[in-house]
Amino acid sequence: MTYNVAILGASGYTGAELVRIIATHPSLRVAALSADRKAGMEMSDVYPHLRHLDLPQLCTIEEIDFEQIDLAFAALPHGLSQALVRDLPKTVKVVDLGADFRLRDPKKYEFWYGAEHVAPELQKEAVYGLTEFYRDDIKNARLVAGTGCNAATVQFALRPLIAGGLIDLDDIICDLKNGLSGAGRSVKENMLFTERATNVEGYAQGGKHRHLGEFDQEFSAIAGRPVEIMFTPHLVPASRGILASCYVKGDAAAIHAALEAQYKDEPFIVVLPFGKAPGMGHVAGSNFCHIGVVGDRKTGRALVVSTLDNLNKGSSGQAVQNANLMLGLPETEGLMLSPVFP
Ligand SMILES: NC(=O)C1=CN([C@@H]2O[C@H](COP(=O)(O)OP(=O)(O)OC[C@H]3O[C@@H](n4cnc5c(N)ncnc54)[C@H](OP(=O)(O)O)[C@@H]3O)[C@@H](O)[C@H]2O)C=CC1
Ligand SMILES: CC(=O)N[C@@H](CCC(=O)OP(=O)(O)O)C(=O)O
Repeated sequence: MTYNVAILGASGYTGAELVRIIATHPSLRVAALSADRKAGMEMSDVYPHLRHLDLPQLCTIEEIDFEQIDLAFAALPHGLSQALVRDLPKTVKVVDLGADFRLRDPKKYEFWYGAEHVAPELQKEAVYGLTEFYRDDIKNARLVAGTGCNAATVQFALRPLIAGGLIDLDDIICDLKNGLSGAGRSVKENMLFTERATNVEGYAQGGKHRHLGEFDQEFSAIAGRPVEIMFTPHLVPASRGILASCYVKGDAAAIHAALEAQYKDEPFIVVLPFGKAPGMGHVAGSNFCHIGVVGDRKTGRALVVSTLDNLNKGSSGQAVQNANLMLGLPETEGLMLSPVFP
């Protein structure tokens, strides 16, 4: 059976990555592609690397006949999918790649995103999209909230350690290197080649990054008490990828053993041999996440390094993995492509 999917925000980076992934997916068919300023254009003019595909023209969301759509991917800026999902026919399943449904508490949403939620009833219904930890709920969900890409990278490293009581919960420091596509395709002054090509710079330091809301929610629920990590992302001169270096207090060998046990049957999470750390370039263009654990000469601390492609496992690959579960398809279908290297 083939399912018709709509990609809303197809002219953005995650939308284009969805198209690239779905192009070789045996059970999904791209039935509609939406854009805002680029509505009316051909996808091949917006993204020449997709020119070989036979794709529908970019249209506005209002022009899509959702009665013909089985599942919609919403790859839109924050805040837009709340009213949209509320007003869609209930027969349409939705995977939202943005932040609108990630936080269950409307007050927390308002705090981190600076606006009141217009569909709080859907916040309760939505299932958090970190597939490896929510797959049973995702199978039965109508609405799945894709995670933040930084949030996914760090959670793959830390969730098993928090659940296992293996680290000091009051001393977790996560330092991230981020590729620039995480900021989306719209033009921004601080994303100019001249300012990024030879520069490394932190952003949202000092507890200001919105993914802290996701970390607080998820880590505190696992620990059964408040957990607040320190988290600093840095822009690096790379198009894709996130590499998270997580400094934790705990026994490095025990931490490695816990990660190996957690992920031994997971097709997309690769735990490296003890003492080896992964590189951001080893997962590009793929739905894989690589994790490594390194001890330190100073006893009591371990370094856990986690890396994934923000446009793939961090958003669009994760979204297809979740869509597979929602549609009753094999979870890995269309996603086993190896990374691009170098
Ligand atoms: N980039 C990343 O690494 C990740 C992104 N996400 C989330 O995914 C979502 C999409 O991100 P990304 O692809 O980077 O964003 P982009 O800025 O690259 O793309 C945004 C898309 O939304 C469309 N759009 C913008 N405004 C409107 C509007 N008012 N009405 C309808 N459509 C509109 C744009 O159309 P047009 O081009 O015509 O203006 C474009 O197709 C965001 O919520 C983001 O936070 C999540 C994880 C990772
Ligand atoms: C480089 C860069 O700006 N990256 C974005 C990551 C995008 C993402 O996952 O986040 P949302 O879906 O929550 O916007 C950031 O750190 O905010």
